[in-house]
Amino acid sequence: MAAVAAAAGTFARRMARSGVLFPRSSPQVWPQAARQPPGLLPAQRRAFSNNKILVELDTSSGVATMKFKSPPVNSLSLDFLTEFCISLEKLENDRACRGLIITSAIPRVFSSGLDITEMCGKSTEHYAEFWRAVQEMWIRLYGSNLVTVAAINGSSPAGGCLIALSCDYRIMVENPKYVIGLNEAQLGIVAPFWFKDTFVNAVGHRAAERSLQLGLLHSVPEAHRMGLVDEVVPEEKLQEKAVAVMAQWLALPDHARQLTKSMMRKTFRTLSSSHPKTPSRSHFQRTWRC
Ligand SMILES: CCCCCCCCC/C=C/C(=O)SCCNC(=O)CCNC(=O)[C@H](O)C(C)(C)COP(=O)(O)OP(=O)(O)OC[C@H]1O[C@@H](n2cnc3c(N)ncnc32)[C@H](O)[C@@H]1OP(=O)(O)O
Repeated sequence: MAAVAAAAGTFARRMARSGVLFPRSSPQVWPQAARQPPGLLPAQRRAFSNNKILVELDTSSGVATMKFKSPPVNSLSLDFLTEFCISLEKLENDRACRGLIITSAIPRVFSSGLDITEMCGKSTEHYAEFWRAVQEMWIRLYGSNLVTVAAINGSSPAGGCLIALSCDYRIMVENPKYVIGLNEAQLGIVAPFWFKDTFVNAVGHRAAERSLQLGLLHSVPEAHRMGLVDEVVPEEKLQEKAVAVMAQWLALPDHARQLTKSMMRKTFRTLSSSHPKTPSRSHFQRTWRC
């Protein structure tokens, strides 16, 4: 057992030296924090909040819940993305936290994707900063050592879908009005290749190609059939299901699960280290006609 742990540690150090992109502040392997028998101590909660996001950490279970609360539609503005990355980093640096459930406090919308107003009539520097923030959000979430569960309680187009896709597991509320997908082609734009890769990783090449070319927003049953979401539940069962799924994933030793996740996502992180270029000002202007 000790030999396995030592080998895992060596591997983790090699990974760190390999230059593979991973959030720098995240420890490679986390200790088994917050694993006490349930019921011995009263649940302890810590919370922090900003204008866009509310985070509650239950230190007895090690599970944090992050709620998007940016009306009207949780669009991913520069401020939102910055707050998201800060909140995630805080949780990753907190030894009491092992898992993260991401959900929305706004009725009917999980996230409407990138904030369109950030991509219109701004300076080149702003576009560069915004684009870096989008990439940073994806790199941090996709490469997170935490178990991440998306509890999708509303529509989730484009960048909203990317957030869900970057998690380890997706549970969506059954509602005929909710849709999810990468609809960029319908908007006359192209999903960046790292959006595409994350999508392919979840649903496979053929389903992703068709969905991306047509810019489809899928109904919940369709998203479930194609594997874009892993489970569908009634609204009132969402939290209970997310907690149950989290418990199942947290039952595994952290180091084995984390290294497996790292192995599965390594190609993508390596790709991301090529740092996709910031679209030019004229590209944004052409795209959004502003
Ligand atoms: C290669 C390089 C190329 C350069 C470009 C590179 C980018 C490539 C990748 C792009 C990724 C993206 O995420 S692009 C963003 C894609 N997002 C979308 O297409 C989402 C569009 N929105 C929707 O479908 C809907 O709003 C939805 C989220 C389902 C909620 O519907 P509702 O009926 O509840 O609400 P609505 O009435 O529609 O919207 C309420 C208000 O929110 C605003 N709103 C809605 N979505 C918004 C958004 N994304 N950003 C800002 N504001 C938004 C509306 O304008 C309304 O404003 P008021 O009228 O003032 O009240």
